[in-house]
Amino acid sequence: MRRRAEAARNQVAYGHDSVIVCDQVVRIFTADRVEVQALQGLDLLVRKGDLIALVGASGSGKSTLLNILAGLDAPTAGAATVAGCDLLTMTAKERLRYRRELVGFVWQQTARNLMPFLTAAQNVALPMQLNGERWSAGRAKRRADRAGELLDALGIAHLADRRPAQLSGGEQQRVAIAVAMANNPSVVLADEPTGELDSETAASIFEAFRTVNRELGATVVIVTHDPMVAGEVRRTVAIRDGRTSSEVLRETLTDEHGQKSTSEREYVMLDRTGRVQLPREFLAALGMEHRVAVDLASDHIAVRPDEREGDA
Ligand SMILES: Nc1ncnc2c1ncn2[C@@H]1O[C@H](COP(=O)(O)OP(=O)(O)OP(=O)(O)O)[C@@H](O)[C@H]1O
Repeated sequence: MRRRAEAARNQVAYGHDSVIVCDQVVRIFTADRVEVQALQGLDLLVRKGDLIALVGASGSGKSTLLNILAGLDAPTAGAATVAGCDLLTMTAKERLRYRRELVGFVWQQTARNLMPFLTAAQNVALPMQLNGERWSAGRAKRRADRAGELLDALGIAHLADRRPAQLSGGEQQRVAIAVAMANNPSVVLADEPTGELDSETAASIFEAFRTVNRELGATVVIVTHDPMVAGEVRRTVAIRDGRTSSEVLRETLTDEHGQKSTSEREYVMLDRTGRVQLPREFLAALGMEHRVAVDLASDHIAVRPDEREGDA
């Protein structure tokens, strides 16, 4: 008993070093008396300073997850925390503060990101104004200065006085990224931010997210259908049927001649109960179904077709 208690004490909490922790998150929607399990026990850890892409087929649960992380929706079960805030137990007041100060969003529809009657600089200053501080000339100047710095960091300082209708789609999204960063949030969430852009403009938006990540220190999560994303981020997490199913990690290596190359490795997820979801094409290639033989070797675990298939 004593040993078990000690082991429990020594066990490090799941996700203790992560800014986003999703532990067996479930979200069930009920429409016309039919239940849809949009998230079915999803696990995800994102470390501070990470920049990740979430990909997956239509209906796999990406937007549901993003809405939960944004504090716009709550899980049906499981645990989810962002920057130490518990997304299940937050009060309405805490939720409001969370959405204003701890997370920033960039949506696909530019109209959802920007106020049409305000200039780019005024759009960026607005979230700072909504923070509840009383007006003073000093505060107004600080806000205007920060808006200017953010627009400058994103390479659009010269567009500060234009209204959204006077900006291209890519410029509008860069302003939207500056708006998301206005209150210096820990996490920036983006839902299909390049969905309405051509590929060249989309590449410049990924570059803007990298700037925000690298220079302003925000952790960034981008939901995307864009196949180009593969070359743009270090970590791509795939969601399948409401769970994280696989991950691709990418690393840029420089050899002794200064030549750069990118190495890429795909991983499947191992959940906390020890379950893995093997790629369908691997299972089909070896005709594996129902039951597989599992053997422990010194440095790996072998999964083989069941040779006695048919006996049971
Ligand atoms: N409010 C809702 N009521 C009922 N079902 C919903 C609701 N929102 C999402 N769903 C269902 O939950 C599942 C996951 O939807 P979700 O929008 O998260 O997927 P997605 O991966 O973002 O898809 P897409 O890439 O097409 O946007 C789908 O089956 C969807 O129909």
